[in-house]
This record gives sequence, C-alpha cells and structure tokens, in this order.
Amino acid sequence: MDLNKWQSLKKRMVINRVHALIHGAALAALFYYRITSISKSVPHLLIFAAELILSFQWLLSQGAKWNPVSRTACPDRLPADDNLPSVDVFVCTTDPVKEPSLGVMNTVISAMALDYPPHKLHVYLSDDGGSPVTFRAVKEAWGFAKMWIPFCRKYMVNNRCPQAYFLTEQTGDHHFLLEKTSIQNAYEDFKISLAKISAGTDSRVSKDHQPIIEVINDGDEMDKDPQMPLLVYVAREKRPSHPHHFKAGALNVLLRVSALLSNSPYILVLDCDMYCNDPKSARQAMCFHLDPNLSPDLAFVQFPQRFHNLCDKDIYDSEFRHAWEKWEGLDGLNGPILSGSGFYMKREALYRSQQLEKNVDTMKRFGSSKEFINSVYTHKKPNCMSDEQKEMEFLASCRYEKGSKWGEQARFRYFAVVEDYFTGLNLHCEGWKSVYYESSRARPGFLGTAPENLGEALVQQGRWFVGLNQVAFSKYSPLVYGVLKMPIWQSMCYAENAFSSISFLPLYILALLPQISLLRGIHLYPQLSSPFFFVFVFLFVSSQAKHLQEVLTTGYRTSTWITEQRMWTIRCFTAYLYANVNTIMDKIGWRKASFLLTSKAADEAAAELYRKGMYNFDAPSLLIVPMCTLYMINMGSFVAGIWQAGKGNGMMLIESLIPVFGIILNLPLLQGMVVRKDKGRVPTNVSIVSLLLSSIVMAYASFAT
Ligand SMILES: O=c1ccn([C@@H]2O[C@H](COP(=O)(O)OP(=O)(O)O[C@H]3O[C@H](CO)[C@@H](O)[C@H](O)[C@H]3O)[C@@H](O)[C@H]2O)c(=O)[nH]1
Ligand SMILES: [Mn+2]
Repeated sequence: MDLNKWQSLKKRMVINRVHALIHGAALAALFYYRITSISKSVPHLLIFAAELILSFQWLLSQGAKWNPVSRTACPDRLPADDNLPSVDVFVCTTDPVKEPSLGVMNTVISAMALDYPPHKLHVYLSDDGGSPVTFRAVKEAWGFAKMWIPFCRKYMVNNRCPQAYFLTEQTGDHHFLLEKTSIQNAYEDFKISLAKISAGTDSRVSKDHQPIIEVINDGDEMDKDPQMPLLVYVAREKRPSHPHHFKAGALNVLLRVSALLSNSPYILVLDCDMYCNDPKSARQAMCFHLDPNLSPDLAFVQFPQRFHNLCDKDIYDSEFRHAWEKWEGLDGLNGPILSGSGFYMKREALYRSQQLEKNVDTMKRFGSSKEFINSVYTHKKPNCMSDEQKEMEFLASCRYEKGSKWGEQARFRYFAVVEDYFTGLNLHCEGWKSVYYESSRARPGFLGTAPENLGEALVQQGRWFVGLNQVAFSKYSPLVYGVLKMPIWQSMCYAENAFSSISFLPLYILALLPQISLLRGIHLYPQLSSPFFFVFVFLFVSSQAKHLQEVLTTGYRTSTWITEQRMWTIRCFTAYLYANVNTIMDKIGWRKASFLLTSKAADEAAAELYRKGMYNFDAPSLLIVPMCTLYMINMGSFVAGIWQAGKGNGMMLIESLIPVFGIILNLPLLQGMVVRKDKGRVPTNVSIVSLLLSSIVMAYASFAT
C-alpha cells in the first residue's frame, strides 16, 4: 500500500492556463500598441520599460502555475517503529536578547517531544552566540523535558510545545487534571529559572570563543533514559578574523558534529522560533522519504512556515500565502524551493553521494577528519576510534573548513545570505527532487514568530532580497545556470523569486510618471476613443481578478487580496529599493551583505497595535519617507489632473486612475499621517519632510522646462 498519494489540482491548473493565454494575448496587444505608437520621448520609453519588466515577471510567474498538485501522507502505513530511520533535529539560535531563551527552549522541547521513537531522535541546538544564557537554559530545558515528554506520550498530547499547550484550555478526568496541574507548575518553575538565568548572566553575543560541545544529561552518561532523545548543545568556534557564514556555517558544523554522535540519515532543520506544532510531522515526512518510487531522488520534504502570532488581518502579509501557493505549483514539477526551516532533509543529499566516488579527493571534499569521512560512508553511527570529544571540537573549529569544499560544493552553501534558496537551487540542479507537504491548514507542522512591526518586517525582507539578488546577478542566475540543469518551468519559478525585487523599478515609474504627466499634460496612455484603451483596462482588471481568484481558491478572504496588493507596493517602495541599493554597494565592495537577525522578543506596545490590525508607521524614516512622499505626490497630481480636465485639456483617464488606485490601496498610510494620534502614527517630522520632498518634485514637474 502506498505511503502517500498525490493529486493534480486540475481546476486550478485549467484556470491558470486559460488565464495565461488570454492575459498573454492582451499583453501582446499592449506591446503592439507601444511599438507602433511610441515616440522617442523619455516618458514613453520609461513607461514601456516598466511594462516590459512587469510582463517579464508575469511570464516567469507562469512556471509555478503550470501544474499545481496536492499531496497526502498515510503515516499509519509506515513500518513498525523499530524499522523507522533515525532523525537528527538541528535548531539554530544566535542571540539570547533578540531570541529569548524561553522561546528557543520551547522549540527544543517540542522537537524532543515529537511522536517518534525517542532513541531514534537526536536534537542539536546550535548557539551562534556562544552564550552562557543559552547553555544554562538548555540544561533547565532538559530537566523540564524529562517530565514533559512522558506526560505527552501518556496522554497523547497533540500540542507538544509547552508554551502553546498551556495557553489553551484542557479537559480530562481527575487523574489527568492532577497531573496537568503539577506539570503546569513545573513549567512555571522552569520559566522562573530561565528568567533568573537571563537576568543574572551575561547575555552578550560572543564573537571570540572556543568550540563548546556538550551532550546534555544528568551528569551520569551511563544511565541513559530510554524515554529521552539525545540533546546536544553546540557552540562552534568563533574568531573575529574568521568568516563564519551565518546560519549556513552553523548548520554545516551541526552536520559534522552530529555525524559522529548519531549520523541519522534524515535531518529536520528548525529556526529557533519554529516550534513543532504537529508531533506527527516526522512520520508524515517519512511517508515520502521511505516511498520506494520517490526516495532515490528525494532530497527534502518542505513544510510551509506558518506563524502563531499573526493578527486576524495579517496586515504585514507575513504569512506569504502567495509563496506557498507557488510551492504547490512547484510540487508538480521537481518540487518546492528550500525554505530555511521546517524541512526534513536526506543527509546523503547534502553530501552529494549521488556522485560520490571513492577515488575523488575526499579530504578536499570533506576536510581532514578521518572519523567524519568514515561516517559519510557508513550511514550509521560510526565507531569513534580516537577521542570523540576532541574530534568533535576539531570539527567545530574555524580551521576545519580551510582548504576544503565545505559550503561550496554540496552541504549548506555560503554563497548568498539566503542559504536555503541557494542550497535548494543547487540540489535541484544536481537532479534531486523535493516534496511540499502540509497535512492541514488547521494543524500546521511548525509555527514560528512573525515580525509584529512594519519596520522589522521590511528589514527582514530587505535581507532576503539582497540574498536573492546575490544569486540573480551571478553565474548561478537561475536563468542561465538553472535552465541548463532543470526543467524550464522550474527554472522560471526560481528566477521569479530571484528577480522579484526588481519590481521596485516599474513601481516607482508607475507611482511617479503618470502623476508627473498629469501635471504637465503629457499623454502616456491611449484615449478613451482608442480601442487600445480597453487593452490597458483589461490588463489591469485581469491581473487583479486573477489575484483575487488565487486568494479565494487557496481559502483566504478578500481582505487578504487587498493586504497583499498593499504590502507588495510598500515592499517595492522600501525593502526592494534598499535591497537593490545594498546589492550595488555589495557589488562595488562598499558594504558586505550580512545576516541581520529578526527579533523574536515581544515589544508589548507594538504587539498591541498589531493585534488591533493597525499599521505601525513608527519605523526607520528611511522606510517611511519614500512611502509618504509618493502618497502625497499621488494626491497632488490627482487633484491637478481633475483641474486640467476641467480646463478642457482632455481627460487623461488612465493617468488619473493610477493615482486613485494607489491612494485607495494605501489609505492606512493617509490615516497614519492625518487621523491617528497613537504611537504608531506617521511621526510628524516624517510627514513634514515628505511634504517638502513631494512639493519639490511636483513644483519641478509642473514648472521645469
Ligand atoms: O549567524 C547566524 C544568523 C542566523 N542564525 C539563525 O537563523 C535563523 C533564522 O534567522 P531569522 O533572523 O529568524 O531570519 P528569518 O528571516 O526569519 O529567516 C528566514 O530566512 C532565512 C534566510 O534568509 C532562513 O535561513 C530562515 O530559515 C527563514 O526562516 C534563526 O534561528 C537564527 O538564530 C544563525 O544560526 N546564525
Ligand atoms: Mn525568523
């Protein structure tokens, strides 16, 4: 009997293809119009360039729409527990201030409590901060887990992240309630001890320290509790002079250290805030990894990243619904893009054993640890000959990777700050496949913490798009490198992601040029009397309608459609713009791209605004000023447009509708500038600067010759 099933999402596929045909035809008409009517004036060339870029992105986006599929897993058909392969879980953390220990330990505990044979489960916590706070916290976590895990197993608890569990009401018989109360008290004590640790310990992140590796237990190694999975704390060596390659570097150290201790054939990678929400995820993933038809080429099973703290309207579009919809589309090709957290990876795929031959220089490929090289070929826990502890410290040292191919060929790759995307791209190029899976929207496999602040969200995304640009504009560009090595549809989807931030160019053009031309009376678009007028109107309506259809068929509400539109424009004006500025600075060597951590610590004031669904415009001015300036220009030019029309200069219908769309879409910004009085309003000085800037632009546009 099959361990899993898949099904083509036929209706979606047909709608997508028919729409692609019609929309494509309309785009062809637009190009015909532009080419036949274009004058060599700068505004016309610019608007055409904007249309070309957007059409290019639209074309790339068709890749993920071509063949969407959905999958189901049947964990009850898995072999008996004794025959399941073992799993190593990698949790990465860095900074106990931005990533408070309580959250990190909840993730660790939820992973230890996965519904999987405990002796086949090994949890590794990588602490990139080398912080005594985290080290002491993980010892406390072990103590609490010793009560928590038997409790979860006994009562078949569904929600094995203690923090989340105790937030919900639980009912049961007398025995259960007694036990629950006592475990809840233990959890409260655990919280108190973590608070004490973080208050009394130096929580600075160390950039200069020895490797520290410790198997966490009660001090007596001989007396291993069969109910408890292995828990290991790893802080790799850090030296200021030595590049540490951020998360990819941390994962590679875990890969080596775990090879000596457990060497499991499968690895689950988790960000420190992504707790296991469904204890069955490991078994679900095995339904794909153990399927004899899929397994030879299957590198990883990717679960979507979902979040426990989204506000009702998800005002910052943190859920990235559109991305996961694409992942379903990719699932019908060779599989989804690797997405950082919540994936079960086959260890072998990272070693590239598909092409492993004995005669290649293994030292160069894997570094000089014989013990580690042995582990690569055994697929079991190797019998360590030398001093295990010393060997692991060597594997976690800065010098280990020198002169080897770590991070270059195979393993987690260092080339870009989006190590996930880039590693996945390479795996797919090598012929590996992946699977996208979510058992149900109601019970996601993993839940993380989404930024509750506009500034925070934009900075995070800025980093992603710097990373994607690093790939897009390199020899690894999916359009060059990918096309030769993977199906065209798939490389289109990789390219769509890599090039997504260039949409800042067309959006700036569309937010400024029609407006300026209204002020100056230059016609950019056909008149109402021209048949091509309807081509433009159709294209607008068609793209909006398609977006709405996608939102609704994936089970979301109309408000999601509006939020996604709004956040896309906001991203274009800010995160995408700065990502491209940073990319240029990176290219000319002014500033290296780096991994700025997203904060997972709750800021109560910000969280309250967020829960009410109110945008927090109290963000760095560099982010808010461009948005406000553009908004004012759009309002000003719209008024000017009406005035022009009144003077009998002829209606510039499309030119006026564009600012109207922008103004309506971003009404919350207007509220933030003029109505709101709370802390999240647009700061007055930002409004003043924006007013000044927009006046200068408009005056220049109106009067310059
Ligand atoms: O030098 C570093 C930097 C980060 N991390 C860890 O990486 C994880 C992700 O960092 P976060 O600040 O939460 O970034 P996000 O933007 O939320 O992460 C998304 O984007 C990253 C790529 O940019 C992926 O690695 C992540 O899995 C994905 O969730 C966290 O657990 C960090 O502790 C490290 O271990 N070492
Ligand atoms: Mn994160």
